[in-house]
Amino acid sequence: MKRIIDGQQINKCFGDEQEKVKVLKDVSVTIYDGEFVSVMGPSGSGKSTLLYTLSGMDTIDNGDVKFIDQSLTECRETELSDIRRQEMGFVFQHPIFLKNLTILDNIVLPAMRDNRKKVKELSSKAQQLMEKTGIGDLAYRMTSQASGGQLQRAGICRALINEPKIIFGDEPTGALNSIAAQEILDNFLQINKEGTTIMLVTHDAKVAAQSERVLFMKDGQIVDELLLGKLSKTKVEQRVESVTEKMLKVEI
Ligand SMILES: Nc1ncnc2c1ncn2[C@@H]1O[C@H](COP(=O)(O)OP(=O)(O)OP(=O)(O)O)[C@@H](O)[C@H]1O
Repeated sequence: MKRIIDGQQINKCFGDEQEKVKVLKDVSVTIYDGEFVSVMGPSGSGKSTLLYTLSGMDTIDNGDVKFIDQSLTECRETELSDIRRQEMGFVFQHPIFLKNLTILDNIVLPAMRDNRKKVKELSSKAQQLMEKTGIGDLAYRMTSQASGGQLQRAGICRALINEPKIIFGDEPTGALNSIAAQEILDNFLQINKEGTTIMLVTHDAKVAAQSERVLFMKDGQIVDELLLGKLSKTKVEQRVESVTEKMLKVEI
Protein backbone atom coordinates (compact mmCIF):
# COMPACT_ATOMS: atom_id res chain seq x y z
CA MET A 1 0.00 0.00 0.00
CA LYS A 2 1.16 3.53 -0.76
CA ARG A 3 2.26 5.64 2.20
CA ILE A 4 0.76 9.09 2.40
CA ILE A 5 2.24 10.18 5.73
CA ASP A 6 5.32 8.63 7.24
CA GLY A 7 6.52 9.89 10.59
CA GLN A 8 9.76 8.41 11.91
CA GLN A 9 11.08 8.83 15.47
CA ILE A 10 9.35 12.13 16.02
CA ASN A 11 10.38 14.03 19.14
CA LYS A 12 8.72 17.23 20.22
CA CYS A 13 9.13 19.35 23.34
CA PHE A 14 7.31 22.47 24.52
CA GLY A 15 8.68 25.04 26.94
CA ASP A 16 12.14 26.38 27.64
CA GLU A 17 15.28 24.92 29.25
CA GLN A 18 13.94 25.44 32.77
CA GLU A 19 10.59 23.84 32.15
CA LYS A 20 10.73 21.50 29.20
CA VAL A 21 7.81 19.15 28.54
CA LYS A 22 8.48 16.25 26.21
CA VAL A 23 5.19 15.78 24.39
CA LEU A 24 6.17 13.30 21.64
CA LYS A 25 8.77 10.66 22.44
CA ASP A 26 10.25 8.80 19.48
CA VAL A 27 6.89 8.36 17.78
CA SER A 28 6.84 6.48 14.48
CA VAL A 29 3.62 6.19 12.52
CA THR A 30 2.64 5.50 8.92
CA ILE A 31 -0.70 6.45 7.37
CA TYR A 32 -1.52 4.69 4.12
CA ASP A 33 -3.32 6.18 1.15
CA GLY A 34 -7.08 5.72 1.49
CA GLU A 35 -7.04 4.83 5.19
CA PHE A 36 -9.37 6.20 7.86
CA VAL A 37 -7.33 6.35 11.05
CA SER A 38 -8.34 7.77 14.41
CA VAL A 39 -6.20 8.66 17.40
CA MET A 40 -7.43 8.24 20.97
CA GLY A 41 -5.78 8.65 24.35
CA PRO A 42 -6.09 10.48 27.66
CA SER A 43 -6.10 14.26 27.76
CA GLY A 44 -2.57 15.62 27.35
CA SER A 45 -1.20 12.39 25.85
CA GLY A 46 -0.06 14.24 22.70
CA LYS A 47 -2.81 13.44 20.17
CA SER A 48 -3.23 16.96 18.76
CA THR A 49 0.51 17.54 18.75
CA LEU A 50 0.96 14.35 16.72
CA LEU A 51 -1.69 15.53 14.23
CA TYR A 52 -0.08 18.96 13.89
CA THR A 53 3.43 17.58 13.45
CA LEU A 54 2.35 14.95 10.90
CA SER A 55 0.56 17.63 8.88
CA GLY A 56 3.48 20.05 8.97
CA MET A 57 1.44 22.59 10.95
CA ASP A 58 3.97 22.33 13.75
CA THR A 59 7.71 21.66 13.69
CA ILE A 60 9.49 18.72 15.28
CA ASP A 61 12.71 18.71 17.32
CA ASN A 62 14.09 15.61 15.60
CA GLY A 63 12.94 12.71 13.49
CA ASP A 64 11.32 13.02 10.09
CA VAL A 65 7.87 13.42 8.58
CA LYS A 66 7.25 12.57 4.95
CA PHE A 67 4.20 13.49 2.88
CA ILE A 68 4.26 10.85 0.13
CA ASP A 69 7.95 11.10 -0.87
CA GLN A 70 8.65 14.61 0.32
CA SER A 71 10.25 15.27 3.69
CA LEU A 72 8.26 18.03 5.40
CA THR A 73 11.13 18.62 7.79
CA GLU A 74 13.38 19.59 4.88
CA CYS A 75 10.81 21.81 3.11
CA ARG A 76 11.07 25.58 3.02
CA GLU A 77 8.11 27.37 4.66
CA THR A 78 6.63 28.37 1.28
CA GLU A 79 6.77 24.78 -0.02
CA LEU A 80 5.25 23.55 3.22
CA SER A 81 2.38 25.99 3.05
CA ASP A 82 1.72 25.02 -0.59
CA ILE A 83 1.51 21.35 0.43
CA ARG A 84 -0.78 22.15 3.37
CA ARG A 85 -3.06 24.30 1.23
CA GLN A 86 -3.17 22.13 -1.89
CA GLU A 87 -2.82 18.57 -0.63
CA MET A 88 -4.23 18.64 2.90
CA GLY A 89 -7.52 19.64 4.47
CA PHE A 90 -8.05 20.57 8.12
CA VAL A 91 -11.19 20.37 10.24
CA PHE A 92 -11.14 21.65 13.81
CA GLN A 93 -13.48 21.35 16.77
CA HIS A 94 -14.59 24.98 16.42
CA PRO A 95 -14.39 26.08 12.78
CA ILE A 96 -13.58 29.77 12.35
CA PHE A 97 -15.45 31.73 9.69
CA LEU A 98 -15.52 35.35 8.59
CA LYS A 99 -18.76 36.79 9.95
CA ASN A 100 -19.34 39.27 7.12
CA LEU A 101 -19.26 36.61 4.37
CA THR A 102 -21.88 34.04 3.39
CA ILE A 103 -21.22 30.40 4.17
CA LEU A 104 -20.54 29.76 0.47
CA ASP A 105 -17.95 32.55 0.28
CA ASN A 106 -16.28 31.26 3.43
CA ILE A 107 -15.89 27.89 1.74
CA VAL A 108 -14.57 29.37 -1.51
CA LEU A 109 -12.19 31.92 0.02
CA PRO A 110 -9.26 29.62 0.98
CA ALA A 111 -9.15 28.21 -2.56
CA MET A 112 -8.99 31.64 -4.25
CA ARG A 113 -5.26 32.01 -3.68
CA ASP A 114 -4.52 29.13 -6.03
CA ASN A 115 -7.39 29.72 -8.44
CA ARG A 116 -7.83 33.48 -8.75
CA LYS A 117 -9.53 33.34 -12.15
CA LYS A 118 -11.95 30.58 -11.39
CA VAL A 119 -14.32 32.09 -8.84
CA LYS A 120 -17.38 30.86 -10.74
CA GLU A 121 -16.07 27.32 -10.95
CA LEU A 122 -15.11 27.34 -7.30
CA SER A 123 -18.53 28.62 -6.25
CA SER A 124 -20.24 25.88 -8.19
CA LYS A 125 -17.90 23.29 -6.68
CA ALA A 126 -18.57 24.68 -3.18
CA GLN A 127 -22.30 24.48 -3.84
CA GLN A 128 -21.93 20.84 -4.92
CA LEU A 129 -19.96 20.04 -1.77
CA MET A 130 -22.60 21.76 0.35
CA GLU A 131 -25.31 19.68 -1.28
CA LYS A 132 -23.32 16.52 -0.75
CA THR A 133 -22.84 17.25 2.95
CA GLY A 134 -26.51 18.15 3.41
CA ILE A 135 -26.30 21.95 3.68
CA GLY A 136 -27.08 22.88 0.07
CA ASP A 137 -29.78 25.36 1.08
CA LEU A 138 -27.46 27.36 3.36
CA ALA A 139 -25.13 28.75 0.69
CA TYR A 140 -26.26 32.38 0.97
CA ARG A 141 -26.84 32.43 4.72
CA MET A 142 -24.48 34.20 7.06
CA THR A 143 -22.62 31.98 9.55
CA SER A 144 -24.72 33.39 12.42
CA GLN A 145 -27.77 31.75 10.82
CA ALA A 146 -26.45 28.18 10.98
CA SER A 147 -26.19 25.58 13.76
CA GLY A 148 -22.90 24.19 15.09
CA GLY A 149 -23.41 20.97 13.12
CA GLN A 150 -24.17 22.86 9.92
CA LEU A 151 -21.09 25.04 10.38
CA GLN A 152 -18.99 21.96 10.94
CA ARG A 153 -20.26 20.58 7.61
CA ALA A 154 -19.31 23.90 6.03
CA GLY A 155 -15.87 23.40 7.60
CA ILE A 156 -15.67 20.01 5.89
CA CYS A 157 -16.64 21.58 2.54
CA ARG A 158 -13.92 24.19 3.05
CA ALA A 159 -11.40 21.44 3.78
CA LEU A 160 -12.45 19.62 0.60
CA ILE A 161 -12.52 22.56 -1.80
CA ASN A 162 -8.92 22.03 -2.99
CA GLU A 163 -9.49 18.26 -3.35
CA PRO A 164 -6.90 17.30 -0.73
CA LYS A 165 -5.32 13.87 -0.55
CA ILE A 166 -5.74 13.76 3.23
CA ILE A 167 -8.02 15.40 5.78
CA PHE A 168 -6.81 15.94 9.34
CA GLY A 169 -9.53 16.44 11.95
CA ASP A 170 -8.90 17.55 15.52
CA GLU A 171 -11.99 16.60 17.53
CA PRO A 172 -14.31 17.55 14.64
CA THR A 173 -17.34 16.15 16.46
CA GLY A 174 -16.26 17.26 19.95
CA ALA A 175 -18.66 20.22 20.20
CA LEU A 176 -21.70 18.49 18.72
CA ASN A 177 -24.62 16.45 20.06
CA SER A 178 -24.63 12.75 19.18
CA ILE A 179 -26.97 13.13 16.19
CA ALA A 180 -24.97 15.96 14.61
CA ALA A 181 -21.74 14.09 15.42
CA GLN A 182 -22.95 11.02 13.54
CA GLU A 183 -23.98 13.16 10.56
CA ILE A 184 -20.47 14.63 10.43
CA LEU A 185 -18.99 11.18 10.73
CA ASP A 186 -21.20 9.98 7.87
CA ASN A 187 -19.73 12.82 5.78
CA PHE A 188 -16.22 11.66 6.65
CA LEU A 189 -17.07 8.03 5.85
CA GLN A 190 -18.43 9.06 2.44
CA ILE A 191 -15.38 11.22 1.69
CA ASN A 192 -13.14 8.32 2.66
CA LYS A 193 -15.13 5.93 0.46
CA GLU A 194 -14.41 8.28 -2.42
CA GLY A 195 -10.67 7.92 -1.78
CA THR A 196 -9.58 10.70 0.58
CA THR A 197 -7.39 9.57 3.47
CA ILE A 198 -8.66 10.67 6.89
CA MET A 199 -6.91 11.04 10.23
CA LEU A 200 -9.02 12.15 13.20
CA VAL A 201 -8.22 12.86 16.83
CA THR A 202 -11.21 11.96 18.98
CA HIS A 203 -12.29 11.25 22.55
CA ASP A 204 -15.44 9.52 21.30
CA ALA A 205 -15.26 5.71 21.13
CA LYS A 206 -18.22 5.67 18.73
CA VAL A 207 -16.37 7.93 16.30
CA ALA A 208 -13.13 5.93 16.55
CA ALA A 209 -15.08 2.67 16.18
CA GLN A 210 -16.23 3.67 12.72
CA SER A 211 -12.70 4.32 11.50
CA GLU A 212 -10.53 1.60 10.11
CA ARG A 213 -7.58 1.71 12.50
CA VAL A 214 -7.31 3.28 15.95
CA LEU A 215 -4.01 4.46 17.43
CA PHE A 216 -3.88 4.79 21.22
CA MET A 217 -1.55 7.34 22.76
CA LYS A 218 -0.28 7.66 26.31
CA ASP A 219 2.41 9.97 27.68
CA GLY A 220 3.65 11.03 24.25
CA GLN A 221 3.84 7.58 22.70
CA ILE A 222 1.65 5.33 20.59
CA VAL A 223 1.19 2.45 22.99
CA ASP A 224 -1.38 0.35 21.18
CA GLU A 225 -3.35 0.04 17.97
CA LEU A 226 -6.62 -1.59 16.94
CA LEU A 227 -7.21 -2.81 13.42
CA LEU A 228 -10.94 -2.71 12.76
CA GLY A 229 -11.06 -2.72 8.96
CA LYS A 230 -13.53 -0.70 6.90
CA LEU A 231 -16.91 -0.21 8.53
CA SER A 232 -19.68 -2.69 7.90
CA LYS A 233 -22.84 -1.28 9.43
CA THR A 234 -23.93 -4.36 11.38
CA LYS A 235 -20.94 -4.40 13.68
CA VAL A 236 -20.76 -0.86 15.09
CA GLU A 237 -21.67 -1.82 18.69
CA GLN A 238 -19.09 -4.59 18.70
CA ARG A 239 -16.48 -2.19 17.37
CA VAL A 240 -17.34 0.38 20.07
CA GLU A 241 -16.85 -2.34 22.69
CA SER A 242 -13.42 -3.25 21.30
CA VAL A 243 -12.33 0.41 21.24
CA THR A 244 -13.61 1.05 24.79
CA GLU A 245 -11.89 -2.07 26.09
CA LYS A 246 -8.52 -1.04 24.60
CA MET A 247 -8.96 2.54 25.79
CA LEU A 248 -9.58 1.37 29.36
CA LYS A 249 -6.39 -0.71 29.22
CA VAL A 250 -4.44 2.31 27.98
CA GLU A 251 -5.81 4.52 30.76
CA ILE A 252 -4.79 2.13 33.57
N1 LIG B 1 1.84 25.25 22.31
C1 LIG B 1 2.07 24.60 23.44
N2 LIG B 1 2.88 25.12 24.40
C2 LIG B 1 3.15 24.46 25.53
N3 LIG B 1 2.65 23.25 25.82
C3 LIG B 1 1.82 22.68 24.94
C4 LIG B 1 1.49 23.33 23.70
N4 LIG B 1 0.65 22.51 23.00
C5 LIG B 1 0.47 21.42 23.78
N5 LIG B 1 1.15 21.52 24.92
C6 LIG B 1 1.23 20.51 25.99
O1 LIG B 1 1.55 19.28 25.38
C7 LIG B 1 0.85 18.21 26.00
C8 LIG B 1 0.06 17.45 24.94
O2 LIG B 1 -0.91 18.31 24.39
P1 LIG B 1 -1.90 17.82 23.24
O3 LIG B 1 -2.85 18.93 22.99
O4 LIG B 1 -1.12 17.30 22.11
O5 LIG B 1 -2.62 16.61 23.96
P2 LIG B 1 -3.99 15.90 23.62
O6 LIG B 1 -3.77 14.46 23.86
O7 LIG B 1 -4.46 16.32 22.28
O8 LIG B 1 -4.93 16.51 24.75
P3 LIG B 1 -6.50 16.81 24.77
O9 LIG B 1 -7.18 15.50 24.59
O10 LIG B 1 -6.74 17.40 26.12
O11 LIG B 1 -6.77 17.78 23.66
C9 LIG B 1 -0.03 18.83 27.06
O12 LIG B 1 0.64 18.71 28.29
C10 LIG B 1 -0.13 20.27 26.64
O13 LIG B 1 -0.30 21.11 27.75
